[in-house]
Amino acid sequence: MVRRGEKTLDESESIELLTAVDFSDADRQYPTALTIAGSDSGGGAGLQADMKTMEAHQVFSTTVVVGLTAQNTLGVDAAQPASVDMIDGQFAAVMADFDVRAAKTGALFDAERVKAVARNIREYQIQHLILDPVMVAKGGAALLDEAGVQALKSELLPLAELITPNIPEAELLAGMAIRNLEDMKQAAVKIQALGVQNVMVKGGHLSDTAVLDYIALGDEHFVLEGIKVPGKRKHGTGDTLSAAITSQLAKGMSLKKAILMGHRYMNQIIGHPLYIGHGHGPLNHGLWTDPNVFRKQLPKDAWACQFVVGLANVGESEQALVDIVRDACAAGITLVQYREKGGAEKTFDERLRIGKQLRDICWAYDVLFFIDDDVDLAIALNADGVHVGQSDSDVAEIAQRAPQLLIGLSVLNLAEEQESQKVQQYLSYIGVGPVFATTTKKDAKAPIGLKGLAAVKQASDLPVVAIGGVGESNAKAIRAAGADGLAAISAFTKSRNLVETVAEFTGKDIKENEE
Ligand SMILES: Cc1ncc(COP(=O)(O)OP(=O)(O)O)c(N)n1
Ligand SMILES: Cc1nc(C(=O)O)sc1CCOP(=O)(O)O
Ligand SMILES: [Mg+2]
Repeated sequence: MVRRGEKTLDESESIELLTAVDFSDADRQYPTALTIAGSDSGGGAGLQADMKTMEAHQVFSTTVVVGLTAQNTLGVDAAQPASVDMIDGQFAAVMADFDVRAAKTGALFDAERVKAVARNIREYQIQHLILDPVMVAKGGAALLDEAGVQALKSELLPLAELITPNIPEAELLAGMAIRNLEDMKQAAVKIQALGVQNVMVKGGHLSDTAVLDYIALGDEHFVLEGIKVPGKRKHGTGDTLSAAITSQLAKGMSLKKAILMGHRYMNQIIGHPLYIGHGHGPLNHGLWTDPNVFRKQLPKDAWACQFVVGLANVGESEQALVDIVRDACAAGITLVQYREKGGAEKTFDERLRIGKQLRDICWAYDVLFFIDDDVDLAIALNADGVHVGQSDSDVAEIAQRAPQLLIGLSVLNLAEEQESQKVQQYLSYIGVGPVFATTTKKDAKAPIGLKGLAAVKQASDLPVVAIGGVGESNAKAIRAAGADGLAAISAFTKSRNLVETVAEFTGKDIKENEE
């Protein structure tokens, strides 16, 4: 018997209701990843760190346990590998039942197990494999013997999409000493020559100040700078970073974006460790779901220049939509909001297909990607955020359902601003408008003018994004009224020169925008 409100459902009705639920999107919304690693009884590293990280990313984690360690934050007391039969059995069981979208390796113990893992990866044709070449534990215990390193180089490395060695591991793989960034670059190139296209050399062991990671994605090389946190509460950082990248790949993200997101995740959680254990303490993997922490990490100009757009704004031409979003991203906008309003009806699958294209363009340019109103679509697309109006989905419910989404909320006046304070902890910005008259949004309210905008800005602690009739001619005045960002449709769709439009919106000169 299932109770819903006043009505009591009998068994057959509830079964009928439940079987009518379409679970076909479940894999897309909560994809599965696999960690092939050793167990850390202390819970801070190994497959336990991988699982916690994956779950913090809303990715379902499965495991192939390659061996056990008796371990805590003070060190490894004992280690024992799993039998090859059990490794094969775990692969068979997982691969028979789950749609594994991405996998990662951790401690693999010895050459026999490295070869068994490589054989299974080939057999099950696992596509997105992140190889974290774990060789030594934080306390100094060896987690891969010498023959294992050789097997890893010859058997496993060529199957990987990305390898993520720390400095000692990179030195061993590249056969050279690494003292600085230039050495990291050389080591990355040498490791590429071993047969893996993409290498991330993690520089945490090198410097006392900034942490620089050197990334070589084929011919594209770049450096990521992370924060250096003093103290010992960093057990499992390598596992966690590679698990975060694996999670993003499982969600369909490009490798470059997955690395950027993984780096961002690490930088967030490393500064907020758990004070548990007496040695190398564990990270706080679940912290990712705190929207406040996420919000603080965004670039300062995240809201500066928002292009709101959908097919209806570009004559229902998909090609025109893709082209203008790409051109606007290249011109320096900071956020795209995909908004399908006022045009021909589109199905969820159509919006999903179009949204995917726009999302990938945005992410290639490191531009935030939001969805207007449609929380289901934002989740399915793994968008950066969602923008909702006063009569759209409830902000607290969105935050509970999809804590990874940033949220923007429309506000018209001081009364709505006051109401928005109740859910302020979930909000990233408020969209205020219409500031000026607009013909683009048919149901827009009466304009509030610059005075209305300034009043809301004064009352609010959140970034304020002005919308409605925003264009090149009034951008400066809108910024002077206090807006932290400007959003528009027609100013971009009708722009004769997007670079100039963006420069007017941001108030930066064209050179700065292009940087
Ligand atoms: C940045 C920004 N501000 C306001 C809106 C309008 O949202 P809403 O009030 O929900 O109206 P619709 O967009 O749904 O018509 C927005 N989309 N973006
Ligand atoms: C989507 C939207 N929301 C508004 C609001 O006031 O909340 S005004 C608007 C339309 C903005 O189009 P244009 O830049 O062409 O005026
Ligand atoms: Mg809305």
